[in-house]
Amino acid sequence: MTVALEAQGLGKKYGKRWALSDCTLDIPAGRVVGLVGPNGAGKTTLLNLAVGQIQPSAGSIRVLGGRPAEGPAQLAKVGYVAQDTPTYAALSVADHLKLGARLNPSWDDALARKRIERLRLDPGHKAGKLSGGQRAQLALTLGIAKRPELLILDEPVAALDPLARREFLQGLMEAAVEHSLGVVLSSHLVSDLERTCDYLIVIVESRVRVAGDVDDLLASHHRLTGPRRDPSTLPADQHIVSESHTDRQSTLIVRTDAPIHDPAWTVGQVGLEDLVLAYMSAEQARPTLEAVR
Ligand SMILES: Nc1ncnc2c1ncn2[C@@H]1O[C@H](COP(=O)(O)OP(=O)(O)OP(=O)(O)O)[C@@H](O)[C@H]1O
Repeated sequence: MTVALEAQGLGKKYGKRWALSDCTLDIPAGRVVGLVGPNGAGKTTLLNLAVGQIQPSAGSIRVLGGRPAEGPAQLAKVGYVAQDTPTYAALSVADHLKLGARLNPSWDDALARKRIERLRLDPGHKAGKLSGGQRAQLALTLGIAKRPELLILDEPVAALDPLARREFLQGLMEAAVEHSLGVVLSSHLVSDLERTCDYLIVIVESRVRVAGDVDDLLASHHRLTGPRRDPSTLPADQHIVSESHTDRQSTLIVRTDAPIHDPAWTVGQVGLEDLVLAYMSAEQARPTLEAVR
């Protein structure tokens, strides 16, 4: 696997508190990668470290083979659409494009103008007067027109209505395909990630709980429902991700590549949302599954 982002024992401390601690993960290159986890898992901290906005307190991080923000070449390779898709309220749409052109050596002005036109954004309009969806689209345009190798987006669509979200994600997907852009997209909206991403990472308390191709993850996870059962009696190749029991019934989400033959179980598919929730709620004490590489 070619790696876009590689973190080893990465940590960031504010005062006495670790915002991210001992985080080790690989994010594959050239993919659209979804990053999901509960509030406070450390996602924003990880992404801010990846673009060099903050410096690690421990461990190391490399992005596209280089140290974050180390010199103009590295800065040009990585685009960032930060949380709340920040823009400059007093600057017009056209001013943003001019700024983009000035700051980015590989700036694709034709691409930026085409996108702005297609989105029907008035170049003279001040960013502060745009709607949330329009502002997000402007921020995405700046990120794409920079022509980075990797575009990192931190919850860019959280505040948008479903239609604006779909349009935003469509634009992102088109750019990913057209420009062979690697994408890392952090979001709580798993249904959006399901539509957009081909690789998923679930991170809880700075640790990767599971990572892998979305299709592989969906194929290897199953919901087992049947008479109440002690989970320790399951075959060794069935890793239990989550379990719930009533007096009479057990429901398990298990991961296995082998077929499940036990006639006591009704075997069902697991959607991405269920899979993410299962890993997010799994107890730390349970042996976690190794990241799929
Ligand atoms: N500048 C800061 N100063 C102090 N603590 C911080 C700072 N930034 C983040 N933290 C703390 O670090 C932890 C991780 O925060 P972070 O924003 O990285 O999580 P997150 O996974 O992005 O959460 P969310 O999904 O809510 O955006 C949280 O407990 C947060 O309060």
